[in-house]
Amino acid sequence: MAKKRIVMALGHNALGTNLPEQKEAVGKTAKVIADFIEAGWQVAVTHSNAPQVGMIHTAMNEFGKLHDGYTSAPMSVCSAMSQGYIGYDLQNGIRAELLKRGIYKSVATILTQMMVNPYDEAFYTPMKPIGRFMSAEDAKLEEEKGNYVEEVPGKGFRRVVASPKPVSIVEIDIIKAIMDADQIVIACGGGGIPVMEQGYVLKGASAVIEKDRAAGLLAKEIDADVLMILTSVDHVDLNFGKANETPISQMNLKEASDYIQDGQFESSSMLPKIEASVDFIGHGRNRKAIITSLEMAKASLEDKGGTIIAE
Ligand SMILES: Nc1ncnc2c1ncn2[C@@H]1O[C@H](COP(=O)(O)OP(=O)(O)O)[C@@H](O)[C@H]1O
Ligand SMILES: NC(=O)OP(=O)(O)O
Repeated sequence: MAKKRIVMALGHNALGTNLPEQKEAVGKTAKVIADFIEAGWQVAVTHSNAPQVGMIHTAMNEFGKLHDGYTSAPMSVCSAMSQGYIGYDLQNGIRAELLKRGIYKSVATILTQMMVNPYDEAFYTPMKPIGRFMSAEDAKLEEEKGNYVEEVPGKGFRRVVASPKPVSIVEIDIIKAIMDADQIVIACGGGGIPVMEQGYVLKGASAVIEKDRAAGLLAKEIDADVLMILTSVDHVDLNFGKANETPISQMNLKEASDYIQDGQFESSSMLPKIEASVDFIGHGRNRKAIITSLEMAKASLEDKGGTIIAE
């Protein structure tokens, strides 16, 4: 019998936002991922990168100007660096956890490019927050560099960049080959490196793709049974942040789209998770999406926590 497949999409809670946090978080996250592999799942891992890609872009571009011979790097190159920086820790963390359990499997990070539509409306309105939270003064300096910033109520200011929808995964065949060989792949990190086709050449776009949308596309492409989005909350709520907030344990496709219409989900955080889940599930495929925390990951598979979205 074919093994069941799962895409595990790691948010900031499972990953941290800088290197020391990442080292600590990856230790815990690798244990949960290894539990799934030990239980017989074929696992593809994907992850966030917004704080990291913002940090790398600032570092590359400030130092590029400060020192002779150092050059700056465009956002697409910084996305590639973030995949390497995060994938390196994750693949070693998962490898070590598997070895401790006597499981001999390879874990590989695939630098993944994601085709985007050059005419995507998202290029006209930068909306994806990246990097650190800034003071009003730092935000002004950022704008003087030609970057866009947005105020996040109660938290400060953050850079925002364009976030086009992912259209197709350039390296999908190698990702599928690793899954078919029953090994572990880390792919489409940070939503994938956004690229546009120019003849035989792929040209990087100055954008950051929403990792939840990339995770949904990856899950569809590898024909996963489950898309598990691991985030900072145990479940999705109705009336989030209001006095009548209520956890949603299960929702079907109709309920999910009604709640989307009602504006129940914040556009920069929960909405892409729900839309990616709905798109992945489709009709007549017996798939499910789970939105939960790392801590509830295993329980949610047994319907004992998290929010489960199914047809
Ligand atoms: N309806 C909702 N139910 C639960 N959380 C919500 C809802 N709407 C918005 N959120 C927010 O979404 C956040 C998780 O998304 P995000 O910060 O993008 O995390 P990640 O890095 O894991 O992708 C939660 O911490 C919560 O603040
Ligand atoms: N690329 C991306 O969506 O990253 P975050 O999850 O960190 O926002």
